[in-house]
Amino acid sequence: MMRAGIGIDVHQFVDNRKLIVGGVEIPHHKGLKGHSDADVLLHAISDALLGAAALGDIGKHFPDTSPEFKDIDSQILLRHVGKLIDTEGYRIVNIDSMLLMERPKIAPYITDMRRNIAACLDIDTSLVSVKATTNEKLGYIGREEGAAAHAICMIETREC
Ligand SMILES: Nc1ccn([C@@H]2O[C@H](COP(=O)(O)O)[C@@H](O)[C@H]2O)c(=O)n1
Ligand SMILES: C[C@@]1(CO)OP(=O)(O)OP(=O)(O)OC[C@H]1O
Repeated sequence: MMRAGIGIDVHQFVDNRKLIVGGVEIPHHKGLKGHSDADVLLHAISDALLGAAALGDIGKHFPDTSPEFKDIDSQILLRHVGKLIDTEGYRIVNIDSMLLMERPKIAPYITDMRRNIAACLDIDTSLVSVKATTNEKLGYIGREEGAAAHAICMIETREC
């Protein structure tokens, strides 16, 4: 059986934070604020996978009130989500994702992001797509106050 999942995440740009997207540290004068490393792309992908398996969302699995997850590398969270999907008897068919960020340009880092995501989930890089768009200077993204990411995925039950 095939199942689809969707995930959306938003984080605010602030001073004195590293900008981490898709497990890649990107040089920029601001970073994203969060309880974890605020990797908006990995959070959207984690939520899409959890949603596909009807396992809730990342806030349920990794509460932002727990000191355990303070400043945590979101690749660790995604790896855990991948294990849950596997334990439930599913295989990841593909992931597509879209980062909405006015600046900086992330195109030079997409190959590394795809590789990181695939490694966390123990799947082939060809199954992971990462894309980006600006918000044409409109709204909170256009004003560079924050960034968002959307992700969808397909999973299927493994053959026994
Ligand atoms: N943060 C971003 C946003 C966009 N890109 C790339 O630029 C291309 C043009 O973006 P538009 O919003 O004008 O469509 C787009 O195709 C992205 O590949 C980026 O690298 N980083
Ligand atoms: C990842 C968690 C936990 O550290 O915290 P944040 O970095 O604030 O990210 P968010 O997208 O709000 O998801 C909630 C939490 O699961």
